[in-house]
Amino acid sequence: MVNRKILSLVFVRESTKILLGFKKRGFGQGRWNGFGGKVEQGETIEEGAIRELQEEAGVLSHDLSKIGLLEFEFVGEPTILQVHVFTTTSYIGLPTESDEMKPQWFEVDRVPFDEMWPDDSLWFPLMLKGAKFQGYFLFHGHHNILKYNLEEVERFKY
Ligand SMILES: Nc1[nH]c(=O)nc2c1ncn2[C@H]1C[C@H](O)[C@@H](COP(=O)(O)OP(=O)(O)OP(=O)(O)O)O1
Repeated sequence: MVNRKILSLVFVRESTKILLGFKKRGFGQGRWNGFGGKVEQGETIEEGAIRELQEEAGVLSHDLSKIGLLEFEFVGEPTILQVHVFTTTSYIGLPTESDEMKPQWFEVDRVPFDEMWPDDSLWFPLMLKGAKFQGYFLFHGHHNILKYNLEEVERFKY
């Protein structure tokens, strides 16, 4: 039986820059990514996103916009990851390194795709132009995308 794990992923934006974190441990270790993680029982997905952004980057925002809904399936694994992607330009606090993430600002035309999840280079252009998007990716291991679909949407199915 397939089950779904709900995760958040938050990108802080500032004019021509985007805040990424270098994942020091856990899922996606050694890659640059947004901040986020599992949604806990009793919190909404957005509340989970706000909490993770604060825990991992030391930044507080109550003004997140949902911009993406991505599902990841891994060959041979029963769990589909459902990742809810948010952005914000309004926050307080200075990005601060945590046990899990080392934050760093990148110019949007210098995003280090070679050191990120391989799907990111496909949907970042949509995020960066301000579109909403929805996608599905089938991975073999953590490096190879066997198939995917990705589309811009007006609103999300959930
Ligand atoms: N293919 C992918 N592309 C991407 O850009 N982000 C992804 C991704 N697959 C997962 N993510 C994100 C979603 C979420 O923000 C993060 C994984 O969540 P977590 O940090 O909670 O994982 P961990 O296994 O480290 O959790 P803990 O064991 O609770 O620390 O990676």
